[in-house]
Amino acid sequence: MTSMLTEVSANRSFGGWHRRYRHYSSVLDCEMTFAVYLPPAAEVRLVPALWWLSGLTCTDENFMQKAGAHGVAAELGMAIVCPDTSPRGTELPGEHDSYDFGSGAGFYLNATREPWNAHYRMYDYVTRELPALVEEQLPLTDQKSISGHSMGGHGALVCALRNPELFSSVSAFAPVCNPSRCPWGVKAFSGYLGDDRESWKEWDACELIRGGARVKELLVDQGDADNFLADGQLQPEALRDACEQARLPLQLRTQPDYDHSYFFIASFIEDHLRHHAGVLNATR
Ligand SMILES: N[C@@H](CCC(=O)N[C@@H](CS)C(=O)NCC(=O)O)C(=O)O
Repeated sequence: MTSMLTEVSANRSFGGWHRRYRHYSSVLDCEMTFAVYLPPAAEVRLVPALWWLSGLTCTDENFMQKAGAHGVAAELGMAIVCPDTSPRGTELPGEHDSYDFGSGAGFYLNATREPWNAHYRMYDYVTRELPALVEEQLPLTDQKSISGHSMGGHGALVCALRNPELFSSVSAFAPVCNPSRCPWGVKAFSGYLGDDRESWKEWDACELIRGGARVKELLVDQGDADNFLADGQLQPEALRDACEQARLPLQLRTQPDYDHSYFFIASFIEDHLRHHAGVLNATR
């Protein structure tokens, strides 16, 4: 049965609409909220969408309120869809105890370990269930690009690498590049997937690329004053090495003095939107 979208709020923005919706997710077995920016063009035709996956501690609201993306999306005739970062309203043991695991930290994978596997299936949610819902009930074509930040930057890479036919283009801001080898990733993968590191490979962008997964190209921005870069959480050099070995075209741009915040994202989001719009228009 198709779940219906219930509108929670609507704000006029750059001639289009920022709208938030609630719905029951059968994949996650809970109520979820997401946001969509619909450009003015969506009032007269179906438009393609950029899917944005946010990072740790975020909801659908961070990008919509802080990235400053609506004006360019309005000009380009491109929608933006922001899912939440984890299932909500579930009360699993320890789920809300830390910022980097459980609520707000779903890592866009399908958990296999109990009790997480009953709800934490964010990969299926963002690649299958939610696209089907919004493409049926909102003025969107099935053309999609994907981007994200940090945990969500990694989610975007994995979703595109596993589904090159689904996403026309992919980019990322300060992605967690090699989660099997950084503290955030090891904690999340141990908890959601268990200790068998073989099973981690299908959820790790660098491992997927080493294993032969392909997309046409990757665009990645990384600030060099990012504290999580210094902490070893992000490891863009691992992505560069994997792409070099696989001969996968990677545009990895180091942005001097930029940190991990939404000031960094807001500074470069226009480039990313124009990049995705160029690919989506070329494949229309
Ligand atoms: N140490 C931070 C880590 C969380 C963080 O930096 N989250 C990034 C993504 S990894 C973010 O986008 N935060 C929300 C925001 O800046 O609006 C915390 O405790 O909240």
